[in-house]
Amino acid sequence: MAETLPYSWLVGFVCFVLGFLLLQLYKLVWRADSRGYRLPPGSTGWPLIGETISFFRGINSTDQPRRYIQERERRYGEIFRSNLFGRSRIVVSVDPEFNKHVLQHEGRQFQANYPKPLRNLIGKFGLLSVHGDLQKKLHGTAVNLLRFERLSVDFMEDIQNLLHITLAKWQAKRDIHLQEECHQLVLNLMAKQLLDLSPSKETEEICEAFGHFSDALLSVPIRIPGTAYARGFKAREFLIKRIYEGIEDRRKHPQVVRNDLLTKLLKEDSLSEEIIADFILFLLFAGHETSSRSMSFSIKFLTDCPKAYQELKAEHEDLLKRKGNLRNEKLTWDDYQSMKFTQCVINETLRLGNFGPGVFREAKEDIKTKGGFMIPRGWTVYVFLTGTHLDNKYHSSALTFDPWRWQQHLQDQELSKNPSFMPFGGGARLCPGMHLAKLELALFLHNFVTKFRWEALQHDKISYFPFPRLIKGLPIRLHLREGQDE
Ligand code: HEM
Repeated sequence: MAETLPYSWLVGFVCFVLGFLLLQLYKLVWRADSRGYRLPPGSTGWPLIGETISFFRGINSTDQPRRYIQERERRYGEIFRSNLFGRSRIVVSVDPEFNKHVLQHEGRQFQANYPKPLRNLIGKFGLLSVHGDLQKKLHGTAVNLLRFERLSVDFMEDIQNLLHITLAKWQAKRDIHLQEECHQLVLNLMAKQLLDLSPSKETEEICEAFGHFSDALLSVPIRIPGTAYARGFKAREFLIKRIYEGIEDRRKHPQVVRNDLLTKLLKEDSLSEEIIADFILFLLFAGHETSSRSMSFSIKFLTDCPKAYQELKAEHEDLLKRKGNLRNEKLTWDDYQSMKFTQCVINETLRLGNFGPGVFREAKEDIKTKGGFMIPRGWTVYVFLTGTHLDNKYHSSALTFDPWRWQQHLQDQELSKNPSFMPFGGGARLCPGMHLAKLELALFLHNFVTKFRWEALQHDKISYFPFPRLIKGLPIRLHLREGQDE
């Protein structure tokens, strides 16, 4: 003992000195990097982890998800410096006007800059990994594939067919976890729309692989066998292989008439197979988690707000009456457009749900902000959309589900000018799937509220950590509404 004591003191002393030197080095690098600019105010927290834990602890709080932001906003304002997600040169913005500016200057002053582990998984041609002309081209392709005329014909039919089959299955089960069921529903939808696959053993395998792929996107990015991140890469390989098989099949049998997006993409000569495969996988990813969460969240909000539920139900019952109470008759595009209160419910679900919580951009040049501060070139700007959507300054009683707040502002054009409500981002990367997402949610709500009554089996809560989700998965019991066949 007498001999080991001085040794352990020595080790302690060396660790202390090393720690001190590392801290000094960190500060030196930090200062050198700020190039003497007047950086936006803020705090950088601990070396390496910075303020990441405080950030996640804040958004994990079910009653005060804006706590981390509020504390910093009070001290530093709506644009502040931090150290988050392993990035020590990051500025967080919850300033709606600045956010809009950032999104609208994509490709010029700013450029998408998502974490490398995410880019590795979505592939080098996944839309959030590409820039410049290729991004413009692929974005344009996505907009074209998901444009109104396509939605109003092909998609409306497919979505409604699948909803009828799926809701009949739910009816047979009676007790379901809605979040999980919606997850499966939207995967089947995407499999049909992208690859012309109907629910089968094959789609089940794809769904399973896709589950691993999505989990990996949210996991700790350590790629050693057995980790969720490594499983994600295996799943990616499997999915890409299936897409290549789909391409081969379409090339071999051009006479088979197919209406899916893969077939349409193959007609675009200028896209290589590698680009097409990453593009399809990215659409699967981008259109899945977001849309499926919006469905389960909307039912959670309606469960907790009976007045909104009654008004929504009345709108859909009226619609059915107008269609002669023919429950199995498909809705048309005009029917969809007539759902005014439903649009309010959708907007409010998007605002409170925050399915795309924030976007990452890199400053391509030095950027001046309010108060004469400077964001140096190369720094990350995290446009934290959730922070604005849940801010009482811009949305009164912001944590309350209040679909009526949208009644005066339903016109899409008017909404797109509102920088404090940007659930689909903006500028050159404005979500090309926004109209599809809204259509899916409206058709889901129509079918769900006209077919079922439901009761919550447990009280559930929302968490925004690591991504928006219902903590218990929304367990509910379904009851057929009067007039529905058993
Ligand atoms: C509730 C549903 C959805 C939400 C909240 C949502 C949100 C977003 C947001 C915020 C962005 C911008 C990312 C950025 O600027 O860095 C985005 C981009 C994108 N979204 Fe969506 N999205 C949804 C559904 C969909 C669907 C259904 C699809 C297609 C099937 C889709 C496809 C895309 C694509 C391809 C991009 C990348 C655009 C680009 O970088 O050029 N999204 N989405």
